[in-house]
Amino acid sequence: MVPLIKVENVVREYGKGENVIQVLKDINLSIEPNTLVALKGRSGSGKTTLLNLMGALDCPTKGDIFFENCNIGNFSEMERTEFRRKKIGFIFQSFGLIPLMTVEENIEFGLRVAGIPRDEWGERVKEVIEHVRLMKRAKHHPFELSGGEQQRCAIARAIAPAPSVILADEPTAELDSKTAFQMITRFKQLVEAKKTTIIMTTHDPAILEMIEHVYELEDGKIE
Ligand SMILES: Nc1ncnc2c1ncn2[C@@H]1O[C@H](COP(=O)(O)OP(=O)(O)OP(=O)(O)O)[C@@H](O)[C@H]1O
Repeated sequence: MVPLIKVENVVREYGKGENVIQVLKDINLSIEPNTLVALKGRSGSGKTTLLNLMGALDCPTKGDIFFENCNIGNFSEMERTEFRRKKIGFIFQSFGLIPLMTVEENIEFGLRVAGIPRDEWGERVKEVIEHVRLMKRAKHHPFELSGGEQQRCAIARAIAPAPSVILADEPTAELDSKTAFQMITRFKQLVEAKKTTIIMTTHDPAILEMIEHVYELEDGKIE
């Protein structure tokens, strides 16, 4: 089977000259379609950096990243933007919700960006809001929500367009253990139904227990 994402000999350095730090030293990773993958590693080990590279938000210093056998390093800036819009759903640590939009409008915005036809928005918004249990918060703005509710809204926005890949940076960090368990169960249902591939970072041992494919980043390499 062709891997969905293949990371080959990837190095990512920051800084210049004497101040160079090599965050990722030689990363090789192959991710099959419709899997739930976790990246673990201590703070600063490069998990977010690797997610950003796989989502074409950043470029490697050396090495290549292939998406369905296509080298994303060869994309123009416009192609990279199009790739992110159409193929990737992001759940950022900072949530990235739009403050002036309600929960519903934030999810609709995600659908618009992904190019989903307007006549599908209503049903999709309703479905994901129910899945993340934000029915009573649909008309509320992010500042009126708790951290966990904002995180659930960010999850709903990412899954609504059913992208090929969801890249999720600590998607359960703000959630209590019961809600976190429900979110991961939902992620597993999505991948088992062959709807998406989810690559997430987490520190939480209880969450890691639930995930079949776990990779550890240590000293810039995958253990
Ligand atoms: N734009 C940047 N410029 C310089 N250094 C950076 C930049 N982005 C990240 N780094 C450094 O790269 C290292 C890895 O950061 P990264 O955010 O990928 O770690 P992480 O494993 O996701 O950490 P955490 O679990 O704390 O979120 C850190 O030492 C960080 O300071």
